[in-house]
Amino acid sequence: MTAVLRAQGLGKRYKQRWALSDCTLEVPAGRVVGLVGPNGAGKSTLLNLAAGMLTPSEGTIEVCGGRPASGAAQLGKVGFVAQDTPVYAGLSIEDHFRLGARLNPGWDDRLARDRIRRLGLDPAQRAGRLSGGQRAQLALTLGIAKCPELLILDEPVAALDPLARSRFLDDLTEAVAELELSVVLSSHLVSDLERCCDHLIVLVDSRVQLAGDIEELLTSRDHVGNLEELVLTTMEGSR
Ligand SMILES: Nc1ncnc2c1ncn2[C@@H]1O[C@H](COP(=O)(O)OP(=O)(O)OP(=O)(O)O)[C@@H](O)[C@H]1O
Repeated sequence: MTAVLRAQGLGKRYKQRWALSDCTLEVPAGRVVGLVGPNGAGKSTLLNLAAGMLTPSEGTIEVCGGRPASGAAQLGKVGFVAQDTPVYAGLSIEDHFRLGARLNPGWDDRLARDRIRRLGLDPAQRAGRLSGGQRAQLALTLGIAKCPELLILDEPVAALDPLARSRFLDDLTEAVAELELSVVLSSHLVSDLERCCDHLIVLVDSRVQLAGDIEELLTSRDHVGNLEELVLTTMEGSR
């Protein structure tokens, strides 16, 4: 199995508190992985470790065969859209695309422009003047147009309206099929995960409680009817 993410005894501590502990995971390539768990469970911590924005306090993590953010080639393999969807307020959408093309060898300019056109956004608009949801759409567009091997999305649809959310999930499914992309995304919306994910990780109290292919997880627990029930019983059972 080719793993797109491999963690061994991974942990992150802030002073006395462990935000993530003893995390051992292997995520197969080519999947859309849903990461779910209560507030403060450690989801953003795990995603930031995978993106190389944080360094482990213990254990190891390998992403697309290398240490996160360990060099230009490694950075090119991973797209990361953080929870606060960071963009440059003073730059226009167009400026962001120029920057994206300059910084990313695999940049797909047409994909980026088509997506922004479909969303009805003006490329001359400054990012600082976009609404929260529009800013999230710009950040997501930058992540997808980079054409990474692995796209990491921290609550990507939280700021989007229901229609935009639905279209984004369709775009993601399409991009996964066309670009042979692997995706790890966190969300509190289990129905969204059910729609686009084929692999699941449940984190509770800084620990991985469940991980695996959704179909297999559901068949191995024949008293559990659907993903929502599986997530809720796992979260309740871990408390
Ligand atoms: N910079 C930091 N300094 C100290 N503690 C932190 C820091 N970032 C996160 N934590 C703590 O680590 C734990 C895990 O936080 P994390 O943001 O990873 O959770 P989460 O599962 O993403 O939560 P949410 O669903 O609310 O976004 C929390 O208890 C949080 O308070």
